[in-house]
Amino acid sequence: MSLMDQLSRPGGLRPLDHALAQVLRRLGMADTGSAPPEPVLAAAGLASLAVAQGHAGFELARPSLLLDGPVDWPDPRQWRDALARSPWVSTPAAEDAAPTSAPLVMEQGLVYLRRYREYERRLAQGLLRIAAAAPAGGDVAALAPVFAALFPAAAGGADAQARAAALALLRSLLLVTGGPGTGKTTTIARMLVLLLEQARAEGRTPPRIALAAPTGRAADRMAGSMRNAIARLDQLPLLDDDLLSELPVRASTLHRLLGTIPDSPRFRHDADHPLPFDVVVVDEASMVDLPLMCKLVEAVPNGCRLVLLGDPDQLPSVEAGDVLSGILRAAGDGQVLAIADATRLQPLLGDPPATQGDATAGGLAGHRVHLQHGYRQSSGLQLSPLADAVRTGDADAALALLRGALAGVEFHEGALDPLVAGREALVGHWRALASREDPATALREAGRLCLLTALREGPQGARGLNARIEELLGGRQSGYFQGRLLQVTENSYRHRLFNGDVGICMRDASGAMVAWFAGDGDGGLRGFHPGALPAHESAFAMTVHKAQGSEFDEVWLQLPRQPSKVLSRELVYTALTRARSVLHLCADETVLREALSRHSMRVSGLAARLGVEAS
Ligand SMILES: Nc1ncnc2c1ncn2[C@@H]1O[C@H](COP(=O)(O)OP(=O)(O)OP(=O)(O)O)[C@@H](O)[C@H]1O
Repeated sequence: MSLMDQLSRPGGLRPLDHALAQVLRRLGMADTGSAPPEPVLAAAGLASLAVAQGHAGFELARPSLLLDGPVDWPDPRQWRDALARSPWVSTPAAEDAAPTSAPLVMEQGLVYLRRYREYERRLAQGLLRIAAAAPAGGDVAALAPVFAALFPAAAGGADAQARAAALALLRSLLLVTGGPGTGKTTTIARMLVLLLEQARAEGRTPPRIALAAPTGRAADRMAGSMRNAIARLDQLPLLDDDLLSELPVRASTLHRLLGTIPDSPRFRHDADHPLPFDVVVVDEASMVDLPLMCKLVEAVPNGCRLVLLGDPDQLPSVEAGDVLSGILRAAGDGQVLAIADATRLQPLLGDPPATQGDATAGGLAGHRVHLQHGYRQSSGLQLSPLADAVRTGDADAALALLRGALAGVEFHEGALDPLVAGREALVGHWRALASREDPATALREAGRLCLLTALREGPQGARGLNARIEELLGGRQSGYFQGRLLQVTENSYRHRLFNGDVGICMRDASGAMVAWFAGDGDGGLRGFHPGALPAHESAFAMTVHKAQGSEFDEVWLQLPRQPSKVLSRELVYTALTRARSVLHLCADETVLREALSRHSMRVSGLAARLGVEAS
């Protein structure tokens, strides 16, 4: 059986991947009178499939990552040689060279669709450009009194939050990472106070600051956390009210920040029309995919600080990427300062532990601070020991905790149907949405509880569960029924609705059914005729991927009956950490163990482009 025939079996290339191979075949025939050889056509289909699976490209040595089932793969060396000879494959001589117009690019053992290789190259270039810039501001010592008020326990540098805020004075690019409740937003609020104070002391205009996150919900959450952090700052002595009033209390989606253009994937702000800000802070950076991160970084002007916040243990974005993990590998572990930075920051931090440098880091070494201490107190939910066991893949510890008595955590061991295990709580919650007084209240209430699944398809998948829930709610016949939750599944720049946005169907004052969505990070609501919406589906149950960036008081997580390569410790960790007060886990021991034994893996050349040596 030919390679293309093998790749055409169920579970192989998608129609879109085939279509790309066919285009190449036709172009080859038209151009040279003969079709490109099969390894080239297969590489085109696989590069396209790789993007759909969240990779930037595919590895010639490990194509089996993309497909289940046996395939007689070409010998990687012969495959590479065949691709190198093909006019349809560009093999750039230098890593930073723009490729020819060939649709495929082969580089460092990876085969990319040209567009994705370009995103990766441009992103790496942009990050290194920002990182290399010296930020505005001079004398650090002059900030000592304000710094001491912000971080009373900072002396000795053991306080990672203080280290992050101090390092922001020296860096144009800063990565602040940590799990839930480690104080990322608190740290940013204090860091911004420092930057405002520095500008004031030096007679400069206050920096223009933007806060943004990948989804509307994440932006709302970021703004809420920022307002809380500012309220706590208000209680500190020595801080001037004028300074606090300059702090931003709103956050927008990244799409809104960059300025969508109707019917175009381009943004109003780009390298030629950069963002009009001096500091851009982006939360939930793990959710940002490769194209969007590339466009963001290119729109950051010289002289502007970019601060990325994220949890490195969360799932990567649904779309092509694993961008944050590539960036973090290039930045090192963020545990201690470099000696030169510690010396410069001595007036603020005292004598913190310092290092010669993290040998595993690449070109962004010294640009990261990792926060480890969790501060969030929830009397009801004892999540951190479980989250730690899951994050580190310790299945024995996770199971022991689940079977013990963790406050707020309920383990429905072996349960395969959440609509049986949690029928009253779940269906009762969704039923009540329909009778809420207005869409804003209903949407807010909808965000209180969520049923999460690992998979989309199958008996424990989101799609099948949603169909059953619609039936239970009596809405099967009526389509868009009162209280139906919807989730958008594509980016529509025209509607300014994006993959993952959640809305609710409710009648307006005239009795017409309207789908209501949050207002693009600005706090209001927007109503759409349901028939005019971009692609969408029900959102009573949703995949963990789709719930990234959101939090719910109560989370129900249903794992599938059978092990699946989609399951990973990052997926389970991301799901658990969506819960604020109550977590219900429906899973079987074998599947949970299997999930915790696996890392979610994405193929990407970003870390190498940022100077990380292959290990
Ligand atoms: N240094 C600190 N001392 C005491 N409490 C703190 C400290 N830092 C943060 N907190 C508290 O911990 C909670 C979480 O803080 P914050 O919202 O800044 O964390 P986060 O990392 O941004 O959380 P998320 O995971 O939601 O993004 C808040 O209630 C905050 O007041």
